Amino acid sequence: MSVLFEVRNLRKNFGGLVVTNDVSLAMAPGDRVALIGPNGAGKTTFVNLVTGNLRPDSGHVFLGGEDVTRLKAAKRVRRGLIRSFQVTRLFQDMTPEEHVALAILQRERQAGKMFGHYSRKPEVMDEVRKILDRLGLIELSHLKVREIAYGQQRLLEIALAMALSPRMLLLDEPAAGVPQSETTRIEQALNSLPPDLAVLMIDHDMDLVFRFARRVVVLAAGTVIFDGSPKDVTQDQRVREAYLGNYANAGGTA
Ligand SMILES: Nc1ncnc2c1ncn2[C@@H]1O[C@H](COP(=O)(O)OP(=O)(O)OP(=O)(O)O)[C@@H](O)[C@H]1O
Repeated sequence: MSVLFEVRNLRKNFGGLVVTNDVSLAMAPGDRVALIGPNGAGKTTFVNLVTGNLRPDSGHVFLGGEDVTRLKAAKRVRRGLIRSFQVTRLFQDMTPEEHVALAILQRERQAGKMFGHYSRKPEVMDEVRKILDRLGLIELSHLKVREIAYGQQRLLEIALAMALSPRMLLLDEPAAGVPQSETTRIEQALNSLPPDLAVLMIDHDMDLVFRFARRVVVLAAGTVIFDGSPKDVTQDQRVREAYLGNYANAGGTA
């Protein structure tokens, strides 16, 4: 496979606790991978190490063949290593259109001087519309964030990540907290992401994971205990013991 993103022998300790234990993982453009594991397995720590929000004790992170381990988070973003925003970072009184325009201008390093005038830049407006349309938010372009449903706010998080031109996208529980009636929209949005984008999704909802992912990586106590197909993961003895036993036996959300 042509490797786009790779972590090699990543390690992180907090005091005496090994939270990331020699983790290695490679992804190609277009990969759809789910990272799952019990609470406290080290999934969020792993994402923080990848994005540059935490420094590993040892090991390496590569994007497009470049070793980005020592780069700050903002520089990794410039290279296309993007994690989805959090709803808590949205501005309640700004519209989806303004949010996406601001993200595009940030990417283009014009946020400071251009923001008040973005609507006069046709190329920015075209891109804003395309992104909002892809995520099913176009009808809501001019509403304020506080006026739109929570599920739509989570879609806006993905829209903002898309505005930063990701090559590798990390999604942290994209459907968490979203009512059942709105999760279909999130799934449609995930399915409409560009085919060459590599996506790593963390989620606890196994139904969503199995519909989205073509490959599943299981983390337990900081160690990768499985890396393979969704079909095989439910049959794997170590995974059943560490995490999925209930799901495999009963069928349902772990
Ligand atoms: N800054 C920190 N200092 C000390 N210990 C930490 C720190 N961050 C996380 N931990 C510990 O590291 C372990 C892994 O935490 P992490 O949040 O990465 O797990 P997780 O798999 O994302 O869990 P969850 O599914 O509950 O979000 C936990 O035992 C946690 O208490």
